[in-house]
Amino acid sequence: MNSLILVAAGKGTRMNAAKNKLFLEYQGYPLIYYTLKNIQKSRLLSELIVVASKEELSIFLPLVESLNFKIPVKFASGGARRIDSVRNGLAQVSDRSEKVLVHDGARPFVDGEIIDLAFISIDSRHPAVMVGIPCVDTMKAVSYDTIVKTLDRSNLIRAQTPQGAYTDIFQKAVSALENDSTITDDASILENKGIKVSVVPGKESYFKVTTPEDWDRFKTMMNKDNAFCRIGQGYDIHQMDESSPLVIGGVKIRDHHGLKGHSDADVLIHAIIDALLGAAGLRDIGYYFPDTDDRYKGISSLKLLENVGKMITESGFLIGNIDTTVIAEKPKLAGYIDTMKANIAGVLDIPVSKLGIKAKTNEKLDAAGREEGIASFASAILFRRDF
Ligand SMILES: Nc1ccn([C@@H]2O[C@H](COP(=O)(O)OP(=O)(O)OP(=O)(O)O)[C@@H](O)[C@H]2O)c(=O)n1
Ligand SMILES: C[C@](O)(CO)[C@H](O)COP(=O)(O)O
Repeated sequence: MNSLILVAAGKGTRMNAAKNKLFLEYQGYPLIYYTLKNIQKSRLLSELIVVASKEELSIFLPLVESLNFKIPVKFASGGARRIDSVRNGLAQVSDRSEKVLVHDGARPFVDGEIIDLAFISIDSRHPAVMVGIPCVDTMKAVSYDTIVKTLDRSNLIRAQTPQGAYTDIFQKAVSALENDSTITDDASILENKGIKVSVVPGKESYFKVTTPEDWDRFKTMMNKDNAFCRIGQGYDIHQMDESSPLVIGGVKIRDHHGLKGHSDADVLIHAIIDALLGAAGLRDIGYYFPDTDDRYKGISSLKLLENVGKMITESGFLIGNIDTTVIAEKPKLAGYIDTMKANIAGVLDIPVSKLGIKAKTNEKLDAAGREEGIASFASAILFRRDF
């Protein structure tokens, strides 16, 4: 049985972000999601132990659940240092485990091949392994800011993960470990016990996301698989509600009862929001503005759209154009369309010419045709800014 301990209980202090670096989001999913997804590509892995801090466990549980792993996934609590997290993870490894690897949650571009190669490389002649790459720069030993000597880089390797060994060997080495504060990886634990650790060739792409520059590098690498131009579509429908005012495209329409919703039920703007989010590869309106959240009760959907516009910009996109159709038997909307366009273009900070709004009846067919509700469709094109 092959086990992998995923250490994900750090604080990410060197990232200098408002939250743990593992929860920085790219296209609606946190960094750790991409690591987990890539781990799933291993064919030889039989169990995964995710080491997470107690306070963050509630974020990890649904995330792991959503990935639908085909192997058992267990959780362990994080420790103060990486080695303490490794120790806690090791305590959860199955009694039947033959080989164990440790991988950093902060190395998202791990792939199935390297995990499987690391497992295969552990054999009777090579009881422990570490993935690593040669040093490409000249390496200097320093004392404070002064060079002491130039090192022979042909003997130096940059340590990556996964790293591991036969489970019983690793367990013994970790149990025998004294309180050594200099230990920053798993190979050192084994080396210190005189166990031979073989190096498996890694890749630059297995880098650890540690600093803000690394986060930019992660996003650039993810973006390279993305097209220059992306399309999105959105749809929404709301039931009539006699007790509410009718708001469409940010315009309050008098003399007609409104629509039922948690926000102001602006069906046109909701369709636009989903088209934009979809085009940017983000999650849907309900994910970002759930109808269980009191902050959005009665809120103007223009406000939500303004936030979505910012998310689109932050994700590196420019709006090409948006086209929409509102399906309403009544009221007649033609006279309001210019104001709707001005409202929507205004919050998105785009020229009105980039926005199409058309209104149609449903020829008395279906729910919209029977005046039980009003529906909207929207399509959006986004262009990548950095192309
Ligand atoms: N007590 C700790 C410290 C680190 N890690 C994990 O070990 C991996 C590699 O550590 P590092 O990049 O140093 O992460 P952080 O400790 O979070 O970062 P920093 O040192 O900048 O605070 C990360 O996936 C991190 O979550 C852990 O599980 N438990
Ligand atoms: C294990 C490791 O990823 C190997 O490079 C690294 O040592 C852990 O993190 P840190 O940056 O050294 O704290």
